[in-house]
Amino acid sequence: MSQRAFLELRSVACRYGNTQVLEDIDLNIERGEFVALLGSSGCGKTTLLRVLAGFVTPSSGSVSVRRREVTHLPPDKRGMALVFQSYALWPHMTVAQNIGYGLKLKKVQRSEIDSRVAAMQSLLGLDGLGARKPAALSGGQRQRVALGRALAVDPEILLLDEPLSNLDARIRLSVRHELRALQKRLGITAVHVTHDREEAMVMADRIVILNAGRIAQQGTPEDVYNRPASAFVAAFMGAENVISLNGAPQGSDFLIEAGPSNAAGRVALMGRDLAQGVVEARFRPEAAQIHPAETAVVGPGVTLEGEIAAVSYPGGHWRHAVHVGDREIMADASRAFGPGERVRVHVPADALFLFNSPGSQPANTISRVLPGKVHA
Ligand SMILES: Nc1ncnc2c1ncn2[C@@H]1O[C@H](COP(=O)(O)OP(=O)(O)OP(=O)(O)O)[C@@H](O)[C@H]1O
Repeated sequence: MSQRAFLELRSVACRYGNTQVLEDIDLNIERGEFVALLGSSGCGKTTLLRVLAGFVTPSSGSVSVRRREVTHLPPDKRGMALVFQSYALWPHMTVAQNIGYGLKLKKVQRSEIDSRVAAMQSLLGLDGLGARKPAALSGGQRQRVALGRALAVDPEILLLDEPLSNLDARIRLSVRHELRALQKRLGITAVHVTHDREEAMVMADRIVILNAGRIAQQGTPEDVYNRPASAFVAAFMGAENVISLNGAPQGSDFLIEAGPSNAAGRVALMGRDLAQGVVEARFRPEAAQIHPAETAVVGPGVTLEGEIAAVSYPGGHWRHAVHVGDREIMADASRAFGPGERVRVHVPADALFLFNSPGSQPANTISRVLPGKVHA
């Protein structure tokens, strides 16, 4: 029998009334691992966390910790602590009382509580704030108090439900790193719910991407970013440009046929199971390389013929909306190309994600949902 994981979910399904919220969830989490549950609003992230915590009983399947099934154990018997987005601090209690709250419930001796609270304050940079009430703290400090309260009870597993989303952008960046460093130092197993792709990328050992209650893909940040297993994951991880191309597998490559708006190209299959015919190709704006139309572009990948429709400067690079055929894609460059300029847009093979086409789209059409502001 294979070695079982520290934290294990087996065939978990969950429904609220007639609504199926989670289905076929199989997940193994190792001791000390930091796992991010990533997905768009309503995909079931929080429900999955609540199943782990014991606040929601799955309609089928099991949850085990250290090979012991805990599916029907109450939350306080699971050795887990949960930190919420809202922090849920007691407003009438001081910082020290909030941090010591869980210990008091456990009837830990007063002197022991005091020393654990002092240790937590020091660990979290809250020294000198013990007598303050939450209302007199900044968002980042409140977040750390909530974390201190969770960590004070010495949990084996820390469950985090978007605890950083109420922080302003700058504090969020530093708290991400603090939280990750702390989790590593204490060797705690952490499961972190977020809809923020970058947050999951920088914090987690492993990202589990959920789509409509099912696991769409799980892997290291690098895996899910560079080797998306489906068009959904590619789009969710930022490869929002989508084009349809015609081609066929040949040996270890997929050969792209020339079309009205693209030159012939070649992409290594790398184990992908692509059928002959129309494929859906996805890529990120930053992966595309824009060249003047007369430039001869070489190298594996695909080269598209287009015309600059609009340009904007979001910072660090120029972003271009490019008409290719009757559609539009987004492509970045270190210099600005002018509206109306004819260009070639090359997408290198390693940044071009190909998938069997779900429908019967005609070849060589290009479509994309336009993001916010682009000015001509
Ligand atoms: N108590 C409930 N009763 C009925 N439906 C619920 C309940 N809680 C959640 N849902 C539904 O279950 C689905 C998943 O909700 P969940 O909160 O797990 O999603 P989420 O991925 O965490 O979303 P968000 O990022 O918006 O918090 C949603 O469609 C939601 O409306």
